This record gives sequence, structure tokens and C-alpha cells, in this order.
Amino acid sequence: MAVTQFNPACSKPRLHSSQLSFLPRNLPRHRHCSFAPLRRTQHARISCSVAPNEVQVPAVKTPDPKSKAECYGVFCLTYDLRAEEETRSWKKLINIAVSGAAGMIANHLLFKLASGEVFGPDQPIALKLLGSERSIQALEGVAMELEDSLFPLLREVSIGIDPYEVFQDAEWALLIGAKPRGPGMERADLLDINGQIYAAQGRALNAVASRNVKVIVVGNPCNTNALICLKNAPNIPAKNFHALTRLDENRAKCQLALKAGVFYDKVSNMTIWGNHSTTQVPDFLNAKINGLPVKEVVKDHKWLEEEFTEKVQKRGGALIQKWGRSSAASTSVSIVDAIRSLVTPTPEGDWFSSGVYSNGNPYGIAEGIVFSMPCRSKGDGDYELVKDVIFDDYLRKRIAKTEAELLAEKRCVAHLTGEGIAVCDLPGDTMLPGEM
Ligand SMILES: NC(=O)C1=CN([C@@H]2O[C@H](COP(=O)(O)OP(=O)(O)OC[C@H]3O[C@@H](n4cnc5c(N)ncnc54)[C@H](OP(=O)(O)O)[C@@H]3O)[C@@H](O)[C@H]2O)C=CC1
Ligand SMILES: O=C([O-])CC(=O)C(=O)O
Repeated sequence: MAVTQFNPACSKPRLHSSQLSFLPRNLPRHRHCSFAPLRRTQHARISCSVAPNEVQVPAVKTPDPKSKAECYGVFCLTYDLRAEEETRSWKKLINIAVSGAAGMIANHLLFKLASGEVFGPDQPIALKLLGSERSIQALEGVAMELEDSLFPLLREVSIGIDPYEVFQDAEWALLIGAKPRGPGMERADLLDINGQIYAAQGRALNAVASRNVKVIVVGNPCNTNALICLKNAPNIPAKNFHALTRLDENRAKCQLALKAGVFYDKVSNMTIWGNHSTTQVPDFLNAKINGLPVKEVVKDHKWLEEEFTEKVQKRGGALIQKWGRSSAASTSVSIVDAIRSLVTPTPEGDWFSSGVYSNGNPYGIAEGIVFSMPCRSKGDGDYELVKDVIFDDYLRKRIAKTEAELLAEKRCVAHLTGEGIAVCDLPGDTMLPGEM
């Protein structure tokens, strides 16, 4: 199946009046486009019309679903700027690949990416959406909605079912697609089925993505999927792979804010240690409220150790009980947070949580697993682990449990990481946050 390319047409209304100097690079040469700025608080509109004395020759190629990177019907216009409209103000386009792109989380996330809220208001993007034969129709629907949204920064949308095509030159890979655990399915089966998906996607990234692609694995079990993915992509730095634990961090901040009666922006330095599962450890020893250690603000330490910890660990399941399906909107928000934490400098003294490769960690956590830890970034897409954290017996004991779980998951997918024969001796209580 080929990648089908969408090119949103006659460019890009909705430029804010403050952005009018940033004319899109891809306005069609054969069209006249005029800007009608509205009040400062409103969006400017661009209306496009064909001049009567011009021959309208839209570069619409005949759609051929079999050929690679083929464009799609009326959206196959070739864009170009008149010489006088050329501007260097736009940043270089970045390629963002998303798997599971017809799923619930992606349905929220794609529109955030396209709106500019993630990479900024002057950063054009291309979205490369990976689906399957099962979802290709739905994916076309997603692409159509993206077209109809007229996002000024969204320059290309392509859809496909072959990761070797879709991941070509990807600078970000947001890997969301995964089979949900069905009734009666063993945890080991889930690890194997999704592990196969992530092994294949790792190999594809290794072959065709940018050598410095940043990969965020969301599909569960996300830590071990991320491990499988990075092991199958030896040409990409292991440091570039993340498992999403930012939703857990956000959930923990919310619960602490609620208990302390403060707005949640007053909660900082929140680490989630370990696995995105019910053994994860929300660290109230190092977290702060209004700059003070949590334990000085929340005196009810029994609540912290028992209720708070379990609430965060099982928040996904509590939500499913109410909502009937797993968190999609808040997960997409947390993916945005996770990306923004890597592309903007971390505020002084603070940090964020991400599931990262544990080799070289300063905490004594086993090497060779993807473990959520506290990170700081200069905003260059890279991160460093935070060194100045403290431990007590409670924290060490909890960390050991989630570490043991991840090591067991690793043994269970040895056939997918090139580390021999799989042995599945998973702890009986191993569960995703959504499973209760
Ligand atoms: N890390 C975190 O914090 C969180 C992780 N999650 C996880 O994110 C993942 C996606 O969630 P969500 O978008 O809500 O799920 P959806 O069910 O809405 O979408 C998942 C997508 O996965 C794809 N998929 C890949 N392989 C299979 C398969 N074998 N069977 C069925 N579907 C498959 C499907 O797309 P296609 O057919 O195109 O491949 C589907 O569209 C899940 O694994 C979920 O557990 C959810 C919340 C939080
Ligand atoms: O278990 C799930 O699929 C949902 C999940 O990860 C969460 O809500 O944290």
C-alpha cells in the first residue's frame, strides 16, 4: 500500500494578524491570494481566487493509490510563492510520524500538532500517518478533517500502512498504535503481540528515519515496547527513545494539588519512577508544593504512602470505569507536554518524568530497561538525568518492585530484543494503569 499524500489547498487562512509577515512558502503561483486582517484578537483570513486572465493549471496529478507518495484528488496542488512573496521567516519543515493515527489518542493529538501549540506558531510541519488495512479508510477520514481545518502550519499529510514509507525522514515518531488487551488475554500475549509491532517499527525507523529521530512510545506496555523498539534500531541513539509516563506525572500533580488545596501549577519536581503500570512510583519525597517538600505541606504521610500512590497508579482504570474507554484527551495533552519538555528549556530547578533507557543512570537502577526517571532538557530535543534527588527506604523499596517488573517484562520479550529465548515469569499483579 502506498503512502497517499495530502496537500492542503489554497493556503492557510487563520494566520493571526501578528503573523502576516510570515507568508506561507507554499501559496500557489497561479492564484491570487489576499489577506483580510481582522481585529487583532481574531484570525486573519486569506481568500484565494483565480485571476480571469490566468490559465488555471492546478498541478493536480491523477490519484494512483499504488504509487508512492501520491497526492489525493483536489488536494494535489503544487504550491509555490511568487518571488516577491518569498520569505525566510518560516522555519524548516519538520516531519512527524504518528502510528495508531486513526485511534482515539491520535484524534486529539494530530489537531494539537497541526495547530502549532506543540512546536510553535512559526514551525511548519508534515504529518505522516501510519495505519493498517483495518484502519486505512478511517485514516483517510482523519486526513480529510485535517484538510478541512485549514491549519496554516500543516504543509503535508500523508497516510500509509507501510512503516518503511511512512517513517521516511521522520524527525519525531509518536508511536501510539497497539493492540488493546482483550478479555482473557494473558499479559505475556500482550507483550508479544505489541512487541512484534514495535520490533517492526524499530527496524523501519532504523532504516529510513532521520538519524536523530526522537521517538515517544505511547502504546502499551509502553516501557517494554520502547525497549523493543530501540533494540531493533541500533543506528539511532538509545537515548532518543522515550516511553510516555508524563500522563502519570500530570495525574500525580493533580492529586497533590487537590490534597494541598493549591492550584496544580504550584506542584513541581514530580518524578514517576519505573513502569507505566500499577507498580509505578509517584515520588512524593522529592516533589514540591510552592517550592517546599510535599511532606512539609501534606502532613498526612499515611495518605501519601497509601491513597495517593494507589490513586495515581490506578487512575487510568478509575477513568475507564467512568468514561467507558481509556484516557485519550489527557493522554494527548501529556504527549504534547512530553514533546514541549524536550524542545523548550526546563524551568530552573524543576524537572519532568520520562521513560528512558536506564544505561548510565546515577540511581543504581538496573541497566538495559526503559525506566521512568527525572529529566531536564536544554530545549534541544535531548535531556540529562537529574542527579540531586534523595531516596529513603520507602522509595527504594517501591522502586525495586517496579524495576523487578520491568526486568521480568524484558525477559519475556528476549526473542524480540535479540537477547535469546523468552522466559515469562511476570509478577501476578502486573497490570496496566487501565486494568483494575
Ligand atoms: N502511555 C500512556 O500514558 C497511555 C497509553 N495508552 C495506550 O495507547 C494505545 C492507544 O490508545 P488509543 O488511541 O486510545 O487506542 P485506540 O484503540 O483508539 O487506537 C489504537 C490503534 O492501535 C492500532 N493497532 C495496532 N495494532 C493493532 C491490533 N493488533 N489490534 C487492534 N488495533 C491495533 C489500531 O490502528 P491500526 O489498525 O491503524 O494499526 C488502532 O487505531 C493503547 O495501547 C493504550 O493502552 C493509553 C493511555 C495512556
Ligand atoms: O491501560 C490503559 O490502556 C490506559 C493507560 O495506560 C492509562 O490510562 O494510563
